[in-house]
Amino acid sequence: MTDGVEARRAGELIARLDLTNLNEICTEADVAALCEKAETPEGPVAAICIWPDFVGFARRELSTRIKVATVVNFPRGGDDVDATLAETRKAVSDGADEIDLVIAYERLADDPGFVEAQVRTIKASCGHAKLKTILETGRLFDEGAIRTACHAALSGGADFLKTSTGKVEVNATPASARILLEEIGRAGATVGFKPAGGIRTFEDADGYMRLAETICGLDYPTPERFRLGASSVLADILAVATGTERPGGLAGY
Ligand SMILES: O=C[C@H](O)COP(=O)(O)O
Repeated sequence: MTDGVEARRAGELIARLDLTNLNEICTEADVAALCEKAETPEGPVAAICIWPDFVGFARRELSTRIKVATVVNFPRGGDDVDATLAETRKAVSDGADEIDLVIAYERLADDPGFVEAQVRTIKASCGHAKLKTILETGRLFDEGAIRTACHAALSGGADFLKTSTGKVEVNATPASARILLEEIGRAGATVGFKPAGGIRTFEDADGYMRLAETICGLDYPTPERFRLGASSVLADILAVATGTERPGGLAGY
């Protein structure tokens, strides 16, 4: 059983969810199923996040109240800006509302200016689409490197700082989230925040929203500024929202 406060917060989390399928094997039928799940009994999720090949299909399947997010330079975070530019232009012309860019995080230590320029270049090709920058914090190893990544992305004009691809050993953690939120707060709390990777339970998800409220203010985590990137948390959040039996804690993950 869940209480009223948890149920209310679960509803708020659904409206902030980027419901994700970035599985190595993903078919049009999988994306169609994701689009269907995105219209939950407790209201729509914020966005679905899918591979670029499916953007046009998903845009036709979904109501316009749900955004289509896609990934570029994903998951490797390479430094071929021209290739990423081409991917981004195609995704935007196919109807993507949001672009999740993996920054060239391996260039940060030697040349943070490269990453800033990469972000600025991709942002300029986004048109109406929002640009979320994936910092891949699990590969940055210390706090100073994560702060450098934040500065490069913010200076390049990112609309969001996102922790992780979900494809490396360490994904979103409260410690890395805190650093991103501190930098967002320092920059005026206008840029969005998206923890992603490994978020499996209502408690995981709500913990990140609480952290955002604590660091950037209670008014900060609107659906425009706070998103959760997750492939496997919706059923648990829905169970909390509706007061029904939860799908078994961490078993099976
Ligand atoms: O961007 C989102 C991540 O790829 C999702 O990771 P996950 O499958 O661990 O939820």
